[in-house]
Amino acid sequence: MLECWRRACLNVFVGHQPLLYKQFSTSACRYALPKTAIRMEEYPCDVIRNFSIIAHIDHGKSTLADRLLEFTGTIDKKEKGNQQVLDKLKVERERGITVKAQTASMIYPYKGTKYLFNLIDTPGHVDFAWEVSRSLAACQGALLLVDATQGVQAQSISVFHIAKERGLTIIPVLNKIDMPAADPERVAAQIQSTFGIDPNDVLQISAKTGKGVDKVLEAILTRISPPKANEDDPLKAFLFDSSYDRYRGVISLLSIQGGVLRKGDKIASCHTRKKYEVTELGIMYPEEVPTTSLRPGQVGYIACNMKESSEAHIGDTLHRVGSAVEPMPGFKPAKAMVYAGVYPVDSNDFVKLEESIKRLTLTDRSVEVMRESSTALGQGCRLGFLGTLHMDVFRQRLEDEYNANVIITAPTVPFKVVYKDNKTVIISNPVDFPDTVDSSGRVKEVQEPVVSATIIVPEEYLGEMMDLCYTHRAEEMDHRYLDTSGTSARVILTCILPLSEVVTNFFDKLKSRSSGFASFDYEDAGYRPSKLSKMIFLLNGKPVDALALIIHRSAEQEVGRAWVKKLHKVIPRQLFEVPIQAAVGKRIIARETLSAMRADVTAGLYGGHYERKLKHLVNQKESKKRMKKFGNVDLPQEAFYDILSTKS
Ligand SMILES: Nc1nc2c(ncn2[C@@H]2O[C@H](COP(=O)(O)OP(=O)(O)OP(=O)(O)O)[C@@H](O)[C@H]2O)c(=O)[nH]1
Repeated sequence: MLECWRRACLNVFVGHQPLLYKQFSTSACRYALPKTAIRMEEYPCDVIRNFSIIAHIDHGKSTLADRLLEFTGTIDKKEKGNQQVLDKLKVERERGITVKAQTASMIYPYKGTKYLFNLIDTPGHVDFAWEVSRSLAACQGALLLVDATQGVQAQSISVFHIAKERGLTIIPVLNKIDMPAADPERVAAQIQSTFGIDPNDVLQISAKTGKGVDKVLEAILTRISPPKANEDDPLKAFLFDSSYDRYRGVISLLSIQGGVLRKGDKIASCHTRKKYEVTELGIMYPEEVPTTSLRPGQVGYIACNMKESSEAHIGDTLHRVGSAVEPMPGFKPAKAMVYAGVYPVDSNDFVKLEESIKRLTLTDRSVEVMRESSTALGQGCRLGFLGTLHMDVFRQRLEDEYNANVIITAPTVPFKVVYKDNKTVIISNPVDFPDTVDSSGRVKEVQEPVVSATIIVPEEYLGEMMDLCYTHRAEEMDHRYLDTSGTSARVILTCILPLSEVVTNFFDKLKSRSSGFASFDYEDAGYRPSKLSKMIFLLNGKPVDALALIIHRSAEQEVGRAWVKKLHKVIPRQLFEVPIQAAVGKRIIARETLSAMRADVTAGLYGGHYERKLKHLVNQKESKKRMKKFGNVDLPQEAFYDILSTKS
């Protein structure tokens, strides 16, 4: 009954046809809608606080976000259940990670005044650092959350610096103080030595039990300054995120820097110069709740008949038609760190797959898409991702949200080939890499992307970590102590690592060799010359393009052998013998032979004459010879799925 009431209420409130209920049904109805319409004019700049929660992965951002929504009465604890409100995607709930920054507004009554808090939750994993910097652009302050059991970790440092560079007020918060292993004094001392923050300014909370969360709300109010914006200024709205709704088109998230935005307003983009009319606007409470206006300093969403997601340029400034404004500085575009080919398992499904990818990239704007084709796998797309977790999350979203069944080729980083005439080409598909770099004579050098890596680890694992980094071709290794108090000192290890080493199983090794204690972060550090080779795999003498790899020369033998073994395990036996070879240029690096499947041609011959059996076996041998000569290896698309999804 309650559900029906909400359903009706939502449709009336939003003012759309009942059909629209579908798109809200999964999330919006879990929470109470505000009893009375929110009047945005009651919230001038001085009662607004725009903030974000930044932290290392799993330090409790989403849990704290939920608790803040509960404490301010924005959501009802009972209705919410155990699920995290701002982790809306299935993949986020299954994996317990945030991959998409979310925005939520809440109203906080304090000493007789109502304040409007706008929270922007951010993802913690290094792959999604782009989302973090984007979210921070709409804020004046950030809660820096540090797990009181784990202390300062690699991403705590990187997100602190991003927030500092943007000039945000940082409120340090120690979380998980309810846990027996929590050591708040020690971690507060670490925060002091790493960030120069006075331990007296550090709040201590348990986002899980709610202890100390009231102090966080108070600190947001008293320590973070309100946004500076003026109602009388010309309309200036900063577009910091967008999503796609199949009925209303692009939904943009805006931070209003000046003027007032209302439904029906005619607006234009500084970036594309295209004009739109605002058809709907409102705040995220925590789902979309329409309002009559968005005013200076406020953060909210708009729909304005934008059809293509590419029109919503992240970092764009929107203004009123006829009153141009100075655009705000935008963002550095997201940079793809790894590329992979994505193909349908059934090659007839390409059109459907391409459409699904297109739709998914409307909500995940950081993915680069190009068409490509492969002789082995048919038509597909080459996609650029921010990292391998991002790639995996995208694949899972394709499967979850679009029912796609895909094969993803081995990830490769973008290599640079510098030719002797100084022409430089970025190669994101191993197939396009020059075969023989030395003898072709045209190539001056090849370069690979490198990252500046930071590892934080207890002192006793320092040797293990150094060894791991060296085996992954680390350069410029250095270390210093983060803290020396307590039982175990912790060390920050920094080095330059090739990105191609990081995107394989470096992270898994790091975790296992440090018993899970090491944390890792990295940032782009440009390109460096490298000795790289293109490795191809031959089945029965024929190269299989979808399996080509670019690897460092020192790893040729190891990788060649491992892949050949893997292929041997996965490729179905044929009626003839199949040599499986790994080759670099003309050199064969490794070989395995897939023995022929011997069909028992004599099976039906019970008893009988020996010569009769022999005749059948001779015939079979002849026919196998023909197949070997004319036939090709019969490799079903599913075999690629197995090959590419099995770890060597
Ligand atoms: N005991 C205890 N557990 C907590 C507390 N806060 C969070 N957790 C748990 O820590 C885990 C990670 O919490 P999340 O809120 O998902 O962490 P997150 O920082 O949002 O994670 P990402 O978005 O993936 O970076 C979950 O299992 C939470 O239940 C706390 O105060 N006490």
